[in-house]
Amino acid sequence: MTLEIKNMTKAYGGLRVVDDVSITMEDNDIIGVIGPNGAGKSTLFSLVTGFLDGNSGSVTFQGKELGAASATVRAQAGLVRTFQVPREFSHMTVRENLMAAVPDQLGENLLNTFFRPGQVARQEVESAAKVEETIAFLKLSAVADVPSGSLSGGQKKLLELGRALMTGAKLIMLDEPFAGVNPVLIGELSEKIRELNARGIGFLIIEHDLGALSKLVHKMYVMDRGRLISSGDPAAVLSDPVVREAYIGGGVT
Ligand SMILES: Nc1ncnc2c1ncn2[C@@H]1O[C@H](COP(=O)(O)OP(=O)(O)OP(=O)(O)O)[C@@H](O)[C@H]1O
Repeated sequence: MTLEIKNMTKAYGGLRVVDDVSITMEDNDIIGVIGPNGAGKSTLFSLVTGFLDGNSGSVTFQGKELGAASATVRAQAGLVRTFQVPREFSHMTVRENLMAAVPDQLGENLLNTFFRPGQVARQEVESAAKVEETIAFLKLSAVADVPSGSLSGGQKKLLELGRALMTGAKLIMLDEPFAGVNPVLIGELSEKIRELNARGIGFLIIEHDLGALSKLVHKMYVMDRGRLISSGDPAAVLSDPVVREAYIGGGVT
């Protein structure tokens, strides 16, 4: 099993914003997490990726319980998230942003450049090749040298995906990848997610565009006011009266 989120709970004061949530993902799943605004979806992502500590519950990734492992340690293990608002370095170009996402660059330690110059140079060449491959895969060649702050919403989401890929992620958690993205690029992004999934990368995706999401995912989980209220096949979930009621009550954007 790739990911097992077990009885995860997070409370602020007396309010349980994530309340006893359990989700399991098999290798190579593409899973959706939906729910009205404020349901606790982003908080759940932060708990799983170690950006927040939970009150109780556990996360097991590829057979290892993560305990109190930091976000960096979790990312090194292959569990990587993106954010609702892209966090690229806006003054840096697309190419530079991708290069900056490569973990553990030997050359960043000055001593290595003196004592292991061959290895440093080799790693830089490998990283540069991976950057070019990622730029080509995501069709970002035309904007590779453009400061990322001036990209369109959709291009920024592609760059976010690219930055996750550069880390060598095995499971990528995408927070609203389609928000602010035009329909053509939504199609393009979905296709890239499918292709990456076919290469063995799992995806857990929060999204309000239920139409686009249901075409992409194998299974959906629905959160409302911190709790899981439904899960299963996308078509069945979307026609579940409990889910419809939650959306009418909460008002999705
Ligand atoms: N640091 C915090 N302190 C207090 N309450 C918080 C904090 N962070 C989040 N919350 C509350 O937790 C609840 C869940 O928020 P969260 O952002 O996880 O929801 P969401 O399902 O991702 O919503 P959306 O779809 O609008 O992004 C909200 O009611 C929010 O106000």
